[in-house]
Parts: sequence; structure tokens; C-alpha cells
Amino acid sequence: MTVVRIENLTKKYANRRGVDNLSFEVRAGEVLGLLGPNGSGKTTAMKAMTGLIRPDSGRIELLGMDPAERLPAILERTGCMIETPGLYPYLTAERNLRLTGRFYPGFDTGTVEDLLDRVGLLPYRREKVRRFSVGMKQRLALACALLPRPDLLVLDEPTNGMDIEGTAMFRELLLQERARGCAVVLSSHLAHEMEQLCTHAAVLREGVLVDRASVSEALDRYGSLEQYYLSVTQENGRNAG
Ligand SMILES: Nc1ncnc2c1ncn2[C@@H]1O[C@H](COP(=O)(O)OP(=O)(O)OP(=O)(O)O)[C@@H](O)[C@H]1O
Repeated sequence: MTVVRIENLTKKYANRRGVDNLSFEVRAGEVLGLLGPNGSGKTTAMKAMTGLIRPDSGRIELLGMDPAERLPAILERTGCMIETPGLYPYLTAERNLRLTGRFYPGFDTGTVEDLLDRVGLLPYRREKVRRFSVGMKQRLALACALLPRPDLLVLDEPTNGMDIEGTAMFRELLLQERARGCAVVLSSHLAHEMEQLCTHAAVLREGVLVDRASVSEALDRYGSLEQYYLSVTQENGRNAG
């Protein structure tokens, strides 16, 4: 089942940067890794997908629905981590999760403790989030994203600021979500991490999708995702220059 269908998506800011004519699909159980240098349009693509910014043109279909018409129904089944986590600093970790849960119909408060445990925050559940480190906030934001038992996850550099245990925990959780059939769009600058997590990769450069491949194809041909990415971007840079 196709969960994400993006066709000719264009979003240009006033400075003419953004994304240009982007098309990709993600099916249930697939993890698409968006790779690209700083400013290549990964966050813009994710924001446009999830209704945080309005695209200029193109077609977006998520979970078989059009976000322009049915965004709330889509967000009920979607977990997002995009830029700064939207947490309440003066509330505890537990309270943050319970409040987030209210957005989801059928939310079971019994899952809060389990999620805090899965992201390694159970010992800190009664602490206020303003006292959390960057990595602890990322862990809590991940728990919020997993709360609806999502069919779609959109994760922009989710392991930023996470320690080694946190990164390993994230990998385990993401692989479990993938095995459960969740579709994932993920960005990270860590090629090794992407290699372990993604089924597919798409390379962006200056807002344009310059190449995409299944990770197994990329590994067969280039030996590593890092080498695939470097080869594709260098070749594209030569062609553009
Ligand atoms: N609100 C905005 N107003 C104007 N330009 C913007 C805005 N947000 C992003 N841009 C520009 O759009 C381009 C794409 O930015 P985007 O944040 O999508 O890149 P990215 O690939 O996510 O980068 P990074 O790897 O650094 O997170 C950049 O050139 C950026 O300067």
C-alpha cells in the first residue's frame, strides 16, 4: 500500500529557495531516507508534507488522503519530529505525553509508561521538561511521535543531540515500527545510520531530487550509502557546473 505519494511538489520561499518539482513515493513498511547537504530542501519537503507550510504547486497524498482537505484525519495516524520539539517546558515528561495523547482518538493512557520506558525516560517521568538536556527532549519528542501507533512517521534529523545509547534505542524502535508496517520519511546527515535504517534513499541538491535508489541497490553498486551519496552529488555537481 502506498502511504506517501508526492508528485511535482514545489515550494519556493520569497528568496526563491525551497524545493522544486519533487516526486517520490513511500509504501507501508518502507523507510525513505532524504539525504542532502545543508539547505537542500529536506525540512521544507517534510513541512510541506505535514501541512506546516503550504506548497506552491504539486500533489500530496498521505494515507490515501489529500492533506489540504483531511489534515486532521491524516495527523491522527502520523507521528512527526520536525525541527524543535513542540513540548511544554513547565510540565513533566509524563504530563507532556498525556496531553499529546488527547489529540488522538482511542488514546490509551496505559501506553504512556511503556513509551517512556521504551525511550529510556521512565526514571525522569516526573521531571519538568525545561530541565531536560537536548537529547532527553529528543527522546520525549520521539515518544510523542510514536504515541498514536502511527501508520506514517516523518522524522527530521531525529537523533540530533542523542547520545550513543539514545541513537541505538532509536534504531531499535524505528526497525520495530518498520517491521510493523509503518511508512517512514527520515532525514539525517549520518550516512551509516541511514544505511541501517532505510529501505530507500533519495538525494536532494538545491531543492531538486537528483537521484533515488533502494538501499540494497546502492550498496551493491557503491559498497556503502555514504559512497553512493558522494558519487551522486559529485556527479550532479559536475553536470550542473
Ligand atoms: N522560512 C524560510 N524562509 C526563507 N528561506 C528558507 C526558509 N526555510 C528554509 N529556507 C531556505 O530553503 C532552503 C532549504 O532549506 P531546508 O531547511 O529545507 O534545508 P535542509 O535540507 O533541511 O537543511 P539542513 O540539512 O541544514 O537541515 C535553504 O536554502 C534555506 O535557506
